[in-house]
Amino acid sequence: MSAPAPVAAMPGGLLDGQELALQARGLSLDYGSRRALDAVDLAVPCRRVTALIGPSGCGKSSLLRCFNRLNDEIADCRIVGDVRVFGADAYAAELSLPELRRRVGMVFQKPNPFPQSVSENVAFGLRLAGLRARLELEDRVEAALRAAGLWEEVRDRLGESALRLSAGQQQRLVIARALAVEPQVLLMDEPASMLDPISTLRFEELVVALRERYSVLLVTHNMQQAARVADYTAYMQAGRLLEFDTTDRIFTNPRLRGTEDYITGKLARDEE
Ligand SMILES: Nc1ncnc2c1ncn2[C@@H]1O[C@H](COP(=O)(O)OP(=O)(O)OP(=O)(O)O)[C@@H](O)[C@H]1O
Repeated sequence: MSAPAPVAAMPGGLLDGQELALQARGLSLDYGSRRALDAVDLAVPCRRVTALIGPSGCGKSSLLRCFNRLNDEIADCRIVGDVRVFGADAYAAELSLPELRRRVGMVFQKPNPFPQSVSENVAFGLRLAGLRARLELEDRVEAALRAAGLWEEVRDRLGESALRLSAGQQQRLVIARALAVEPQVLLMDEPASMLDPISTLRFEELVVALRERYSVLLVTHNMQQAARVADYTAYMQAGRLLEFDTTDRIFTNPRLRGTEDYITGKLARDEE
């Protein structure tokens, strides 16, 4: 694994005074004998959108999964380093994993609604948390669907199977499901890569709106999307986080040649 030395991966003055939602320090991750993350430093500010970009296989999903410990499910995955969620050690022995995953929600590339009704999908986490009162459930479902920009489209279809919604609607439904349990952070792993252009636009508008209340870490291969929605952008290559800056700076005046080559398409990258 060879890559240039990181610059501003853990920004000095850049995030001064900002509360951090997520933080990784010296984070390395191995799958068996394969190193996927190498001494990664990253700070994700509160109530902002941070994009994570970089060539296929550079470790973006692996890094994302450290923050809600989804990598715990992978048998030969080993992690070293410090991972913090709002300042608390995400790997502390006393930490409640269900509570961590409630606070740090995740949206995947492929919309994954459950084969249940629209409203049952959104109510799922609330029921799991013990909420039984029908009126409160209905209110919370409506609020989450409104926050995800889906209410007007599904208010008459709440009892219908979620699998009958369009892909774009399903992705917003999954976001509503994540929002219903009132998370603080949303991890999004290429969430729009399977959507048509209009659904993608709606999705991007939603992400910008979500920034008012949530901290978002968004993996994307779509450079225009990163430029449109992200306040900050982090560039990864070969398991290392090499550059972090405002999105404006990354796209107009990156410090590293590798970052520039990637965003201008000189370095091979997966297109949507
Ligand atoms: N469960 C796993 N077991 C073994 N190796 C894995 C596993 N998941 C990922 N890897 C490897 O770890 C490295 C980083 O993969 P990761 O999926 O994090 O990259 P990525 O940047 O998200 O890629 P992409 O943009 O293609 O989704 C790759 O070499 C990949 O093959």
